[in-house]
Amino acid sequence: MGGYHQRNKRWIKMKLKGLYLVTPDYSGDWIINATERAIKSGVDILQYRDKTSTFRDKLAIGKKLASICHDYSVPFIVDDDPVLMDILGADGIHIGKDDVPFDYVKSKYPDHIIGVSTYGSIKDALLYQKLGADYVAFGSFFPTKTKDDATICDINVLKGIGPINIPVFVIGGISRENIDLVLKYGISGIAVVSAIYSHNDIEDQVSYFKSKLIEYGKN
Ligand SMILES: Cc1ncc(COP(=O)(O)OP(=O)(O)O)c(N)n1
Ligand SMILES: Cc1nc(C(=O)O)sc1CCOP(=O)(O)O
Ligand SMILES: [Mg+2]
Repeated sequence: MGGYHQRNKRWIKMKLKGLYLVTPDYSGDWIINATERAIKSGVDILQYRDKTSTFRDKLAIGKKLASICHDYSVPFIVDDDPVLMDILGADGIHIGKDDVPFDYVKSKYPDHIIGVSTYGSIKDALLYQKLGADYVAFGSFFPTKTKDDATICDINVLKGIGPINIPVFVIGGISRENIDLVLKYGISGIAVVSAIYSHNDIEDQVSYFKSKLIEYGKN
């Protein structure tokens, strides 16, 4: 069952780079407004991640976010849940070590974007690349308040991402203060939550991150 926003999957997969915004747990419609402001300012990819809402509420919230992404031609990724992805007509899913198996998602949704967390493992990133993942995410390299069970990894692992030829994103505690420490590596982009949603000037923060991504040739 497809959702109401089906798009050319090949075209949308070409957009997997730059500034990847991940939503905080839903705490009100301010998040919808903040997300649209961030996307209007240049966010390249959006992920709806919500660990507290009911499935029904996630459907309602996700439809609003899907519509914004559709309006601005931004890839819309859903965290963890392939059924939610399917009903929302999202472009893809992000899965980690505790989520639905990669093989299941790939077999059921062969054309959707599948992003995989590989934390600090080059070996895992190469495995999922071989299995057909569309991007991988490394991190956290810095402390984060957003994901309480985040594993802190050694940033030096990024020295070894050369053999990975799918997009590599970095996530976890990314800020203005540490962004240069990750952008100097051959990554494709950064994924952030609080650096944007907790900032008092969303447009300015997005513009800053975009300028840094351009400075390092990532956008
Ligand atoms: C872009 C991106 N990177 C990493 C994650 C973390 O995924 P996971 O380890 O499955 O943890 P939860 O987000 O499910 O708590 C992500 N969601 N997005
Ligand atoms: C969703 C997520 N995954 C992580 C991982 O380590 O895999 S860290 C994280 C939260 C990132 O939020 P912030 O930008 O506010 O630190
Ligand atoms: Mg997950």
